[in-house]
Amino acid sequence: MDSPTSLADGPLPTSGGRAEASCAGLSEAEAARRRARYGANELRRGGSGILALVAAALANPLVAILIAAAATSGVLGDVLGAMIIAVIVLLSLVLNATLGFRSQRAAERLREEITPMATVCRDGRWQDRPRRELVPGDLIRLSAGDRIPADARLLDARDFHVQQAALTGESLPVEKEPASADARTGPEAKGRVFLGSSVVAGTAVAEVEATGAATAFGEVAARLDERPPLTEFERGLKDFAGLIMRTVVMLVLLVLLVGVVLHRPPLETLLFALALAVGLTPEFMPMITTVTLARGAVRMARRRVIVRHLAAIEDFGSMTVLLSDKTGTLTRGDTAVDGTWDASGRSSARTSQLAVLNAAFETGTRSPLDAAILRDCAASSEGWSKLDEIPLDFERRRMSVVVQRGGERWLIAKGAPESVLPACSQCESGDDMVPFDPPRRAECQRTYEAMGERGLRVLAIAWRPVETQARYTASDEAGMALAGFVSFVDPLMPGVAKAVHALASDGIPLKVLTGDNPRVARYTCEQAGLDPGRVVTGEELRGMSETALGLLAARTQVFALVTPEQKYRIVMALKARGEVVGFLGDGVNDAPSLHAADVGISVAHAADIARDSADILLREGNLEVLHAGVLEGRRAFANVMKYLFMGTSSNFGNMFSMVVGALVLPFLPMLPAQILLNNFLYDLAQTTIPSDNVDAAQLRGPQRWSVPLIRRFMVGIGPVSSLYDLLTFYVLIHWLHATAETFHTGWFIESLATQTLVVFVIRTHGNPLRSRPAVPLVASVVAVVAVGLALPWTPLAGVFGFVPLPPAFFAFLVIAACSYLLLVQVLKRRFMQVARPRRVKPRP
Ligand SMILES: Nc1ncnc2c1ncn2[C@@H]1O[C@H](COP(=O)(O)OP(=O)(O)OP(=O)(O)O)[C@@H](O)[C@H]1O
Ligand SMILES: [Mg+2]
Repeated sequence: MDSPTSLADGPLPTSGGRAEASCAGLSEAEAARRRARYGANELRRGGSGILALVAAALANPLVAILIAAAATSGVLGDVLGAMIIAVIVLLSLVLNATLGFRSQRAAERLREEITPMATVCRDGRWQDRPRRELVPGDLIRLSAGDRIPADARLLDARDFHVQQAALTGESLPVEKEPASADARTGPEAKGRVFLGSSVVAGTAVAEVEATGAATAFGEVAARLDERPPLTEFERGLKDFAGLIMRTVVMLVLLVLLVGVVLHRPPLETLLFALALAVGLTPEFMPMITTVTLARGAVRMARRRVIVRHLAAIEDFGSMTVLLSDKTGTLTRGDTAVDGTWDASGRSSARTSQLAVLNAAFETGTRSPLDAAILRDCAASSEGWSKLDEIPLDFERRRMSVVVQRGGERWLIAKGAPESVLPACSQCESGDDMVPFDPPRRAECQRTYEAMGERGLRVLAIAWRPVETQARYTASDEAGMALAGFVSFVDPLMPGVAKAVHALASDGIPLKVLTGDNPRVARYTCEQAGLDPGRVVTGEELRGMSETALGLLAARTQVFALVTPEQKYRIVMALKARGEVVGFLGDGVNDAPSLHAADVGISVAHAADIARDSADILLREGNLEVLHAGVLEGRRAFANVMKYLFMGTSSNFGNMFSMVVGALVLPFLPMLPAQILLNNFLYDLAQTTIPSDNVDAAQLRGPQRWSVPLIRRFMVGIGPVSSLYDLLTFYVLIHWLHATAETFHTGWFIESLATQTLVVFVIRTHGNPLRSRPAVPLVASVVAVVAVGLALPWTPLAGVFGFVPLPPAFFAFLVIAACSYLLLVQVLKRRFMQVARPRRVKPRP
């Protein structure tokens, strides 16, 4: 049997004969010539190249001021000092940019693996080709769920509605149809469609007029691909950066003030203050986040999960509830026909014939139900031609085609029995036609309900003879004769029950939102190991307030017969209750919900607009990989938190002690170049955090971002570190009678050791001896501490002003470091409790 694609090969019904005349489209050779002339159909976006990254890093005003101050001090005589500062700053910029760049490229390459396609006529045949291969003059076919791939002029359209809010701000879909006399060229032109909009209903054939950069709204379209609003995680990072910057500004001002009051050399004081600010700024934070998330993305890709926006990984880890469509997500979606029946449930070849005619000529949606009918039913559509189509919409839940053969002209409808039966006034019984009276309706209802109880999906088939008309619309679907039913088996995806259980035990309950009927929904959910409880239908949601809906949604496992709009309302209602909502879906009808959810998850074979609305794509629609992805998200989250805890505890404490030191000591507690070196080594030790192991306990529940938690940690643990620094000061001055050089060296080593080693305590919520760090982390921390200890005995000692230290210092160092780590371990529990998900407070 023919596939739906090639069946539609024939000329489409046309309004002016144009489509017919040009339906040959371009030849491959001509398309290649045009591509050479007009270029590929893609938008070059301002790159995230390595130069852009370096530029972004240099834009940090602190770095700029620091280099300027160093240059000034160089001009005034301290050339060596100036050079050291410049070299360290540059090294750290380069390290930062290259690591971030590599990860970003890795993540981008993964995204490119999913090529957006368009249906185009080449060499007289409709075929799916990558969108980037389109050229002006190509004929394209558009149907519900497609993104418009280029600017084009409509040649033919059926109930064709596009959403072009991004171009015009008008959020309601507008109808488009071929218009020869329309002089308008903008989005308001009736006969034109533009890149940056999408098809919400109907079908059309159009001729491409402009591609790539030549399109009218290329810029807008490129922006659509970026995710505009900040995710919860990104908002958190921003708040955190704000907190740090305020602290930095205060400390720098304080140091400068002290310098002025105590008549310290102004340039040296300024350099000291700036070095301090650099030491305190988590300048590696964006890099660490990118690297961590990109690592997560690469690991997820190995499990065939593609992340379209890096930040979504973190949200994936914070997800507190997952809403899912049924077909193609819980079930395999490769539906097969179970049988074709007449109205009273006897096997029927006639129903099969009508179903095939309907499915063969349907172009508006690419549905697995149609594919199954064409594959599994023995009937053929030969000799019939199509006059018109009334496309599917998800409120009406049915679609029709008008076909003719010889003098016969039929409208054939198929759709949900709940919506087809009311449009019927007669019913076929054997070769007779009988009135569709209440007893017969009741019998029919029992027939399809019995199929539903067994988990079979059911479509009703109805028909009626029609007169010739220019157009047919949904109002023609009335007074039909019910022919019977087609039942489909839609087997469960393997491993679903296990995955549902695993998700639930890791804190993510699953709720099913389906347009299918309650019986099938209940059956499928039971099979999937989900207790359906009371199944709520879309009908009950009408007129319900958001609060009431939220309450109901929190208690309900399964919603059936819901429209796309109701799916969206459920997402919003749960979000308003403070849930982090994940939505898994693959259809046009899921696009609004995918967009609205905190994490939109779709599958690779989904409709364009569903895919484009999603943050995460599963290359195999499989809940098991989704569960694995959630754990990756939590892992990435935990590792980013380690970096933040590090930066806000010991590092913060050290820099604070520096201020106190500047106040009480007769000399600077550490030279500016030493502070920068210290900070550089410290950053270096942390570059391996993204690959660290995460405790199983931390993967067990949703992880939520919390600035108050970080602040608590900062003011709780920071001072402990400062206390130790002051102790070091005391020991160095009073016991070891340190000179300025010995003091600088001693404190350099002590602060480097404590602020890097503390990672082993901070990286786990439990006992550090029970939680194994990853090898690279151990290696980098040990290496950095070793370098710090060895520095005074190397040729670099002279450059930085380090001197060898007496053995007594090292004895002190060991005791101090060990007791410090112990103290942090004891205190951390009080400050590390990760916030439980908020349940009631609405999120913005
Ligand atoms: N190609 C089609 N022809 C006729 N009716 C259709 C077609 N596709 C869907 N329908 C009807 O519309 C209803 C809702 O569509 P669909 O099943 O895609 O919704 P959904 O919310 O995505 O549910 P699911 O969980 O099954 O994916 C179907 O149950 C069916 O009755
Ligand atoms: Mg669906």
